[in-house]
Amino acid sequence: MSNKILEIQDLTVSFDGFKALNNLNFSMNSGELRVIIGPNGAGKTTFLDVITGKVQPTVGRVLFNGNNLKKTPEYKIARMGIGRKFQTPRVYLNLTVRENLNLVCNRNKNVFSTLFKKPQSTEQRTVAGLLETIGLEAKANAPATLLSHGEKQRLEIGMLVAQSPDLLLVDEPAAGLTDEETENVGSLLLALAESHSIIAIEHDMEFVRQIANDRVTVLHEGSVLCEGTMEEVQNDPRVVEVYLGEVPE
Ligand SMILES: Nc1ncnc2c1ncn2[C@@H]1O[C@H](COP(=O)(O)OP(=O)(O)OP(=O)(O)O)[C@@H](O)[C@H]1O
Repeated sequence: MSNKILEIQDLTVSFDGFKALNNLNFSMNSGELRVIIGPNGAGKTTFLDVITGKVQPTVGRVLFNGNNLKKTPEYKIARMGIGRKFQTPRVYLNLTVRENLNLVCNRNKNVFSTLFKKPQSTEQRTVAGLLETIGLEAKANAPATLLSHGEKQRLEIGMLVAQSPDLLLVDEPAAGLTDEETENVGSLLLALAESHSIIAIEHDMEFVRQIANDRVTVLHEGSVLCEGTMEEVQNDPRVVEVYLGEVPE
């Protein structure tokens, strides 16, 4: 058995004849934190949409832990262990941080026991552990609406992690964050990377430098332009060219 968590083979996605992804090949090992960058329109979001089953390949295939995801509905792919964090946080604003986490931690229990029984101490420990991981212990009892944008991002990442995904997909987690929050979210992803496989799509190069300890993949016009360490990628003339000087030194 290979330890490839994800393999994408000859993938093309056409929208009315326009190839958002064009014969793309990609693979990553279990346990990797892979950062994907690329200029606007490179196909990054479509790439995540295909992995989660939101969009079907026109040609090619996506293998998750060796299983072809062809025609598998989104909810089943999520159950198979792929969790996605969207750009805008999707937390319950009128619930507290702890209640938001409790909801996902209890999702697999039956409704009756969730409503009428006190949580078991092991469940409480899970929520406590998550609160610590995402650095929101002090705000556990605050309604999520009072959190900053960055704190909401961290809460949502915690809610995803509570579902123990094998592969975590995060779409521009640093978008719209202050420098301090960007660093907090980066540290959180690095901590999670010790026990999860993660794909992060990102525009903010400062953030990419913080989290890109493993390989970086550059997408351009729906294909993989190059792959390597952040340093290799940044110094690749093809990358500099497609970003037209956008990549800061
Ligand atoms: N449903 C769709 N119908 C038609 N064209 C689409 C559709 N979804 C995406 N595209 C096109 O496919 C290309 C890739 O889009 P995608 O959103 O995947 O790029 P991206 O790298 O995520 O861009 P950005 O960085 O701007 O978010 C774009 O040219 C986009 O306009």
